[in-house]
Amino acid sequence: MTYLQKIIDDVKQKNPNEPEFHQAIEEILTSIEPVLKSNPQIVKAKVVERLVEPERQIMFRVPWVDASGELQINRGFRVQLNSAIGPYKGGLRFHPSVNLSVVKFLAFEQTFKNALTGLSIGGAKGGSDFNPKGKSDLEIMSFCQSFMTELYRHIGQHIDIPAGDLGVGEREIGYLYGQYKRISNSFEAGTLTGKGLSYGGSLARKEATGFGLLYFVNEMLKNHGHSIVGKKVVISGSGNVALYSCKKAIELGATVIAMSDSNGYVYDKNGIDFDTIHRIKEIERKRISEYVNFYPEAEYVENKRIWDLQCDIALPCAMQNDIDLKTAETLISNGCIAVGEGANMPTTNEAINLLISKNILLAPAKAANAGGVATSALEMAQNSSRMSWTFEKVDNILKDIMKNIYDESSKAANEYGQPGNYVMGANIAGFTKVANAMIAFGAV
Ligand SMILES: NC(=O)C1=CN([C@@H]2O[C@H](COP(=O)(O)OP(=O)(O)OC[C@H]3O[C@@H](n4cnc5c(N)ncnc54)[C@H](OP(=O)(O)O)[C@@H]3O)[C@@H](O)[C@H]2O)C=CC1
Ligand SMILES: O=C(O)CCC(=O)C(=O)O
Repeated sequence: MTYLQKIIDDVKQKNPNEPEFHQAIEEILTSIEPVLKSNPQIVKAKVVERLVEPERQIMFRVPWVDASGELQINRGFRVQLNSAIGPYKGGLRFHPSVNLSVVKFLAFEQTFKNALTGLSIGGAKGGSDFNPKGKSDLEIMSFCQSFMTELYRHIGQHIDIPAGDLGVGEREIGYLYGQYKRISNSFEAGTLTGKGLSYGGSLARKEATGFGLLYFVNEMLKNHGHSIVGKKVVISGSGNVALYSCKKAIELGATVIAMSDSNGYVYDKNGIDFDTIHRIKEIERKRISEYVNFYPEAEYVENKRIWDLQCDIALPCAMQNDIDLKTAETLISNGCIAVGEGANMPTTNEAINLLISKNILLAPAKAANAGGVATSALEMAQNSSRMSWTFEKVDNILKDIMKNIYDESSKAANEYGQPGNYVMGANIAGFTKVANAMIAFGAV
């Protein structure tokens, strides 16, 4: 048995019932074997064994009272996985599927993603199995306040800086920050990112993950002789990442023909209108099915897979494991040339291997969706200096960061003999940065 396989097996044995965490570990560890061969000091310092053991895992009770006056109890999590290159940083997810396995996989991914940004941020993730769907504003506020009443003692601008993720947007960050400020008795804006503009948020943070994804995908296409102009794009999800991916894809000249939510998808062969979908989803917080009321020629399809639609570019921007082996086969046979991962771990390991073996361009999440967390770090920089930068300034820095992430992933893939394999390139580039810092610190 190889050294890395033994580590994978040990993780599985020590952490049973954590399939998402196992999957994330297998994906990265199978990429870094050549790095270990040429860098025996990484093996000697037991960097990989240390990385698969989070520095700290916090689980807590979140009691709150619903609109009918009944006490509800949810479970809260924060996994502070690695702080080798900076304070822990990563979003909070509110969704019924959240459990320790999901939070650990997200924190593991986040660690290498944050390293790829070139900024000083370590990796963490958190959340709760609370389901925000159908809850009133008051219920959301009550839940957020209770969640922060425990979480506040574990975070801080130099310790751990949470932000949004699935189910957590600007509204939730407002309630969380309000409670943090109240309990800690300090206006420490740099403790949470994704804040509203009136109390320390950054222009372009809302757009950053989706815009960054398109900057990466566009760069990847250009480098392989393709143009995004006129390409047919399908996007899963219609939340923050999906919406701003749609906006930038259209701005760059592509046609977004379909988007989804967890109930179904809308298909508009003439191209989804961003302003309409934005109003329905972000402003009115309604379901995607409403779109056909504005564009009757569009179709709303329930309970069918969006990936059966023919597209040139697939952008999974919803949940993990959205693209499995069968879906990858469908995408390939439909002539898809590129997959850009807006969501975290949206492609299973079997599907990744198939896509790469068939030369489909694959922009991996930890590189391609890093624009969100990178802009969160820019928000922290603005908070420290008590300055607010213009949208253009933040967006230009974001573009540079995404170009740099692309270049570094590409360079690492070339260096290890797999040109065009951005999954391997991003894993190696992110891992190497974290490993070097861990070695510098000695046995900690
Ligand atoms: N926000 C950010 O800055 C970043 C987010 N990400 C990742 O991007 C992904 C999306 O996050 P974000 O946009 O913030 O989350 P949001 O909560 O804003 O949106 C999530 C979207 O996904 C949809 N969805 C959920 N489950 C499914 C499903 N089974 N099939 C189809 N659609 C589904 C939701 O629909 P419904 O309303 O029906 O639930 C909703 O439209 C996540 O994987 C997240 O980890 C990555 C980097 C940064
Ligand atoms: O902005 C952040 O700190 C976190 C973003 C995030 O959760 C992610 O990159 O998956």
